[in-house]
Amino acid sequence: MPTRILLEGRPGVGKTTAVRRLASLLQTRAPVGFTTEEIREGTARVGFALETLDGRRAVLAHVAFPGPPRVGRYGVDLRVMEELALSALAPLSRNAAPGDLALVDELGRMELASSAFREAVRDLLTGGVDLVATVQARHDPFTDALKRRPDIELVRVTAQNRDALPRELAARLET
Ligand SMILES: Nc1ncnc2c1ncn2[C@@H]1O[C@H](COP(=O)(O)OP(=O)(O)OP(=O)(O)O)[C@@H](O)[C@H]1O
Repeated sequence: MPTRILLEGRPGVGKTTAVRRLASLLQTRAPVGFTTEEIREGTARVGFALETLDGRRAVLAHVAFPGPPRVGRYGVDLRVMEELALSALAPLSRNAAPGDLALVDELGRMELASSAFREAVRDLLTGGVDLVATVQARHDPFTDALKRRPDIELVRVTAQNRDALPRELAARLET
């Protein structure tokens, strides 16, 4: 039975940091996937950058991007999902083997605006790979359906557990 964990938490609680720490703690697993983080100019948030675990980075959303789509104040560049995020996950979407591991930060409104990405997430779940992905607590049809699946464990990230979580998850995934 694959290990499938959704890390749920409010914006800014520390999901990206937890996923990055988890990736760096893993010794016997070689995860694929990506993280997203905010881009700041001074104190203002102006967008989000996506970085693959193998070190490729691009601006996913920005106040200066026109879209479509637009999510809140940001225009989203769906090519970044389709070229960078999907290519990071492609080894597991096409040719998954038991024991493969994907880390996805996050299954958010911007990322899920890409139908190709939604399809890739469905493929990962069909393919039987281990998956750790982050989600927000807010309602969304795609992530609500994932949260209801009996094969997916939902873990809340809080200020209290965010320090210990990466080590606990790494220990589970290494066994
Ligand atoms: N364990 C931690 N200890 C101290 N500071 C932390 C910790 N985790 C995250 N932070 C800080 O909190 C801020 C938000 O962290 P992070 O980007 O990981 O949150 P997030 O939940 O992924 O946010 P978003 O929902 O915007 O993606 C950052 O400034 C980060 O340095």
